[in-house]
Amino acid sequence: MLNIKEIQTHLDNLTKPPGSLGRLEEVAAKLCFCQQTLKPQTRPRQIVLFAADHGVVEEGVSAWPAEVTELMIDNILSGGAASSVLAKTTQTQLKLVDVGSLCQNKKDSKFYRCVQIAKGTANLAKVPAMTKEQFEKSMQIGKEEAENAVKNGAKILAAGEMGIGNTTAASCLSAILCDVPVENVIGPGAGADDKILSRKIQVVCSAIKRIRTQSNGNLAEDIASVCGFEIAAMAGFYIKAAELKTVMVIDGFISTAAALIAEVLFKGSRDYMIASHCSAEPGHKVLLKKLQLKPLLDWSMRLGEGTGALLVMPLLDSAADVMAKMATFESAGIKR
Ligand SMILES: Cc1cc2ncn([C@H]3O[C@H](COP(=O)(O)O)[C@@H](O)[C@H]3O)c2cc1C
Ligand SMILES: O=C(O)c1cccnc1
Repeated sequence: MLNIKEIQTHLDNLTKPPGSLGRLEEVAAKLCFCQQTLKPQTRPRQIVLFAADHGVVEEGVSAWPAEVTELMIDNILSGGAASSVLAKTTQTQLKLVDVGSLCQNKKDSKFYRCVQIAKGTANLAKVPAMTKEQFEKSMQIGKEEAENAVKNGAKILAAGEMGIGNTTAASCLSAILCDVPVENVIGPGAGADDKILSRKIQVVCSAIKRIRTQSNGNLAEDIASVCGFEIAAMAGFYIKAAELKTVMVIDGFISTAAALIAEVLFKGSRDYMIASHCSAEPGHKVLLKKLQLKPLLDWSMRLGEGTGALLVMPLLDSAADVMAKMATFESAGIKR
C-alpha cells in the first residue's frame, strides 16, 4: 500500500523547492493515492451527463421552460453545447444518459442511452418528487454507468447534469443535508429574476417544511422526496466510482448536491473526489464546506452540464505529468 508519506517524499525529491507547485502537488498526491501509483494516469477519461425533467417547473421556479431540457439534450449530442465543446477540447469521452426527461426515446448509441424512470419527476412543491424505488432505480443506473466506464478503461470519471428546474431540487437537498437556512442555498440558477426567485424560495421552504413535519426518519426517503432522477443517478455514479477507487471530478452546485448524497449513503466517497470549481450559485460553497472539499477554481461559472469538471481536466494532466516525468534531484545531479 502506497501511503501519503511515500508520495510526499517523491514529490519533495523532484527538482523544485518542496511545495513550490502549490495545489498542483495536492492534486498529484490525490491521483497517486487513489490510483496507488507514483505514475498516475488521467486518460482515457469519461464524463457522463445525466438528463431529466422536474415537475416543479410548473410552479414557475426557473427562467426557462421544461422543453429546453430536450433541446439541450439534442444540442449536447450534436456537439453544440458548452459541455460538448469542452469535452472535445479536453479529450474527454462524453456520454449522455436520459434518466427521465420529457423527450421521446431516441436510438441508443455508444454516446447516448435512454432509460427514463418516468417522464419527469412529480412536482415536489405538492407531493414527493419520486418514490424510494424510483430513487434506487436512478442510483442503480448511475452505478452501472460508472462501472461500465471503468470497465472500458476510464482512469478519471466525471458526471454532469441537464434538467431545467434542477437548482430547486439541489437547494432543497442542500438545506436538508447541510441543515442551513433556505436563504443560504438558493440562487438564480439559470437566470431567475426577483419574481421567480421569490417563488423558488416559497417552494423550497414549503418542501422542507413538509419533510420536517412528515418525515418518518428515513433519510433516503427524505432525499428522494425532493430529488431529481439525474441527481440520484449522479449520486449512484459517485458511489460506484468510490467503490472502484476511481478519481472523480465534481462539477457545480447540482453535481455537488449529488456528491453529498453519495457521501451520506456511502461514507468515504469524498476521498475520491476532486472539486473542480466553486459555482456562483450560493449553495455550492455550503455543500463544498460540508464535504470538506476545496475547489480548484473560482471562476464565477454557473452552468452545470459538467463544464467545470471538464475545464480542470488539463490541470489533472499536468499534475500527473509532473509526478511521472520530472527529474529527481538525484537523477539531475543537484545537491540539496
Ligand atoms: C440553455 C441552457 C443550458 C444549460 N445547461 C445547463 N443548464 C443548467 O441550468 C438548469 C438549472 O437551472 P434552473 O434550475 O434555473 O432551471 C439545468 O439544466 C442546469 O444543467 C442550462 C440551462 C439553460 C437554460
Ligand atoms: O453550478 C451549477 O451546477 C449550476 C448553476 C446554475 C445553473 N445550473 C447549474
